Amino acid sequence: MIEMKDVWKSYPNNVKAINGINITIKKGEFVYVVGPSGAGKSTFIKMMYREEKPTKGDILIDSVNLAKMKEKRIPYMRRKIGVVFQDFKLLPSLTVFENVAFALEVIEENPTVIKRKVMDVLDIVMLKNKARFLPTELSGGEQQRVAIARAIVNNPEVLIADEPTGNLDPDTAWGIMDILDDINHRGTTIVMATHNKDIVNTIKKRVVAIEGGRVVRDELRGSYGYET
Ligand SMILES: Nc1ncnc2c1ncn2[C@@H]1O[C@H](COP(=O)(O)OP(=O)(O)OP(=O)(O)O)[C@@H](O)[C@H]1O
Repeated sequence: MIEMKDVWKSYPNNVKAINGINITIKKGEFVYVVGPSGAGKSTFIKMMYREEKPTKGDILIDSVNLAKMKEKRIPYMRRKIGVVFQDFKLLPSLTVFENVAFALEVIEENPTVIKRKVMDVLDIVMLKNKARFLPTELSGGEQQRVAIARAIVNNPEVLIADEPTGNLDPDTAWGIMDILDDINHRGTTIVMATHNKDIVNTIKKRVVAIEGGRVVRDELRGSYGYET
């Protein structure tokens, strides 16, 4: 469902962040992306939702080539892909409900459907009782759960997470992993960049290691493989 073919990325400052990646991620997989700082993990992930465009190569999501896609089609493509960030990126003046509903309002979904869909995803992340709270009234783990709810409310085929547990204490991080695992079991493909050695070594998944902009290791039920 995600296929990268001979993908290269240089930034305008001439940093060569990705140097010839070929990879296939099948529907329903859960993939950790690991590697040292500066290895190219974020760049790799950003190209999957066209936040960055490759300098060369093809990136197919369900046979649609993101690398060649025209700017005006990007918002439509993004409905298939949910994204979660390390720093949550919630809108501070909107309630939990409104933050999650926002993505559906943009596409002019009917209000009754919005209410149902938002409450359904808030149920998955166990935050139905905090729908009226503002982000500042939530813990970091709760804010990340809202961000996950927002990312999955459109029922995307892929959920991309860049260091989703990076700002959280260990216990809270495990809670986020339970939720991501649950979402994966419901059929969503997950690609997650992480530095969290304990998580990668305990909740075994496919591990893709990137160094110097290349895939240096790709193992089903792999391990973190770096000292932290
Ligand atoms: N917007 C940008 N402009 C120029 N260079 C960039 C940009 N973003 C990243 N880079 C460079 O590309 C390389 C790869 O960076 P990237 O953020 O993809 O690494 P990473 O593996 O995610 O690192 P970290 O684990 O520290 O987040 C680095 O040398 C970085 O300095």
